[in-house]
Amino acid sequence: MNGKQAAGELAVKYIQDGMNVGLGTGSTVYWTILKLGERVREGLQVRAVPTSVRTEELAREQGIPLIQFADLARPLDLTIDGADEVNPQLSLIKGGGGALLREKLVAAYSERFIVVADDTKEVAALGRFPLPVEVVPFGWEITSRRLAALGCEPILRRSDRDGTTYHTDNGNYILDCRFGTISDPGSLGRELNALPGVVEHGLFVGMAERCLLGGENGSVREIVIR
Ligand SMILES: O=C[C@H](O)[C@H](O)[C@H](O)COP(=O)(O)O
Repeated sequence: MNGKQAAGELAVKYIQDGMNVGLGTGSTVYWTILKLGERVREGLQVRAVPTSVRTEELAREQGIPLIQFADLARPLDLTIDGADEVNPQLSLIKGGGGALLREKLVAAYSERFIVVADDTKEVAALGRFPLPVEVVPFGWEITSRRLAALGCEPILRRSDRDGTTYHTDNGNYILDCRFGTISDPGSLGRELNALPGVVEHGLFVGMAERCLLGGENGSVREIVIR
């Protein structure tokens, strides 16, 4: 069992009967969804909010009951999601799979947010992974120049399939921004949020309470910060 599978599956132990849960996106939370599907078929009662079209399809295949995000009467009990980088304070870079906007909406409306990743995602400081920034297509070139002025090299994301411009589930573009070491993720996040044309960015600061990091040998280390 590899680190992604080990961490992804183990996180299901935090899901209890009757919970409403947020399901993240990516190759680690894939294992969470498969394991949750097993539990649901064994009788666990949950309702889930998916953070992407891909996750919605997988959750449906697994028979996991879904609820519309907009129909939630109160915050989700728990969200489980992956990350592209995790620092010791559990600040994250997310969005490598393009799902950062719905992921942030869902995580922000959750009582608890747990991250699953393999231990290659652990870093001393964020910034090795280019920061995904979701922007509106209108005038994206201008937004890109304004992002560059903050000290990065934005690159318009293209689809792996055919090389055309990548569109998010929300119809926006992604600029992958190489900032180098990000010493103050909170402050950079606020600068990005203040830029017209930026819909959301992949810095998740002060949101995760726990991270499950899987190793190659299938062991899982849990980091808790509150
Ligand atoms: O947009 C995608 C998400 O933020 C993913 O959770 C993140 O990219 C990590 O994905 P993976 O578990 O596949 O490495």
